[in-house]
Amino acid sequence: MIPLRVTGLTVSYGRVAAVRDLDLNIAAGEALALLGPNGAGKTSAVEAIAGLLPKRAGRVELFGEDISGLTASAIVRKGLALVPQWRELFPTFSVEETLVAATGAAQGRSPKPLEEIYALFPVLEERRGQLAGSLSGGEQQMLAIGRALVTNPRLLLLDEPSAGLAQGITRSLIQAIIRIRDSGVPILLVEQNMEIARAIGSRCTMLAAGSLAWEGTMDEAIARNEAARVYFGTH
Ligand SMILES: Nc1ncnc2c1ncn2[C@@H]1O[C@H](COP(=O)(O)OP(=O)(O)OP(=O)(O)O)[C@@H](O)[C@H]1O
Repeated sequence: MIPLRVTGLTVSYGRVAAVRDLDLNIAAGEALALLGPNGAGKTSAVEAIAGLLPKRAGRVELFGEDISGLTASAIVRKGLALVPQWRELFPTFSVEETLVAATGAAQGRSPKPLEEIYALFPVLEERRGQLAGSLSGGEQQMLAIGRALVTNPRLLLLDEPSAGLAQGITRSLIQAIIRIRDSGVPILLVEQNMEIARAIGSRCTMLAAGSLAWEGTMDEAIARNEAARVYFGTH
């Protein structure tokens, strides 16, 4: 059964269409990169898939089940977790409180033991008593991913995990995301950086002005310099 199948997804803010008639699929064990310039509609697409934004049209199937009409919390319980672009942590919760609070969102699915999260991100264990708001940007991103993993997702959506992070921390984040992928959790990764997208994903879907502009393998996208054409209209 295919982990994610999105067909005809359309998202609008009033009369402005942010995503138009988007189709995408993620196969078992795969990471798919969702690329495109600022304002292309990437965040709107993943938030609509996760049930955080209403869909004007379209269908989302998670492992063959239609989840299009479900609320965001029901979608989490079905096993789809989103790590939002700006992490959205509670600054006054400690690391451990943040993770424990997320175990409640899993309802009905057995939450992942915190030891597994700490094994993936040892720095979170070292800082388990520290307030989320006092962590570095990279640590906050790890905590946001850890919080999603606690719900024991069958599919993970990551919205620009590298945004605003220094190179060194980004490298360890990429390694952790690859480990998550290799543990069998398929990933939809929103990313601006082609090299990060290639390190994690084998295929990509490029959006421009809300519509599908190109899809293919990451290697092909880089070899053909598709990003230049899609992002800047050049070649
Ligand atoms: N709350 C909102 N109200 C109105 N328009 C919005 C809202 N959020 C986004 N948009 C518009 O929808 C379009 C898509 O935005 P979106 O944030 O989904 O793009 P993106 O590809 O994720 O961009 P970025 O890489 O900058 O995050 C843009 O034209 C944006 O201005």
